[in-house]
Amino acid sequence: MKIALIGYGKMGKEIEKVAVARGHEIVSIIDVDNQDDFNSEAFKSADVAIEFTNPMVAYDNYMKTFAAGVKLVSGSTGWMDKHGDEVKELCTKGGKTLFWSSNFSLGVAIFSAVNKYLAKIMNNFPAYEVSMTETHHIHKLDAPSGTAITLAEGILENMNSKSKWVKGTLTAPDGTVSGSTECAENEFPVSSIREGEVFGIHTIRYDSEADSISITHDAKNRKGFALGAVLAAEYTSRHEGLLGMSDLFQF
Ligand SMILES: NC(=O)C1=CN([C@@H]2O[C@H](COP(=O)(O)OP(=O)(O)OC[C@H]3O[C@@H](n4cnc5c(N)ncnc54)[C@H](OP(=O)(O)O)[C@@H]3O)[C@@H](O)[C@H]2O)C=CC1
Ligand SMILES: O=C(O)C1=N[C@H](C(=O)O)C[C@H](O)C1
Repeated sequence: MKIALIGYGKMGKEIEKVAVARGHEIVSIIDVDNQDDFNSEAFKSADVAIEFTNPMVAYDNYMKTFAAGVKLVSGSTGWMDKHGDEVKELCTKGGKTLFWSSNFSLGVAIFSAVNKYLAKIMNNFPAYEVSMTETHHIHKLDAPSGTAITLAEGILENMNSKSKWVKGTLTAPDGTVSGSTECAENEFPVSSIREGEVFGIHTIRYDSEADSISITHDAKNRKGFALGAVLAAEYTSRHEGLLGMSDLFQF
């Protein structure tokens, strides 16, 4: 399969290794300095483009990729608030194809299913209060992480007593803590920690006066994200519309 990469940073480079190892050909690499390549024959020849950039430029890259008639897989986070509805409509009604996930790893897909199941169980045990903490490397531009937002949505879908997640505390790389975990009864806090080169840790905690239950996913490297993105690209080459992890892994 012919793959174009948009964004050649930490994830772009990891995806290139996995894609080549699986026998795919990288036909174009678009970074900040060669934006004209969206119009190149090489880019247009790709079966799928894989985009991992940042919250500010992802939407623009989607529009350029759609205009070039190329199907897209993207893991960029932090753009949904502003452009989510429009992008979804382009794919459900406008004939464009996007496979998006806040987290492409198999481990997080499993963790997400456990999270939903646990939230459902906890409906019967109101003595436990739910909260979430995510920890990532100091270069990360968005907080909370896209994965934390997806997991929080999974809790809201399954827990009757909660109707909203709110930003909790943010611990900056220098250890400074801002914000608060105080919230209304129908809300729960999602806190963020930025430290070192952490690949991504997500913990969901249920606390009572007597004890606490917590579940954690801890990424050991970026290989799981990259493999998931390439598997998604293989799937996307054969499918159309708005695609996501529930198409790739069923639980
Ligand atoms: N869904 C998932 O499984 C995962 C998602 N992510 C998300 O993916 C995104 C990228 O992560 P990561 O690779 O670690 O970040 P990096 O900062 O390492 O890489 C992003 C790259 O995109 C480049 N870039 C910036 N603007 C453009 C543009 N307009 N067009 C093309 N390339 C551009 C950057 O160049 P320069 O440095 O010169 O600005 C950089 O090389 C983030 O949003 C992150 O949250 C990350 C891991 C897993
Ligand atoms: O920026 C990262 O590194 C990551 N971003 C994604 C997110 O925002 O959830 C996925 C993963 O946690 C790594």
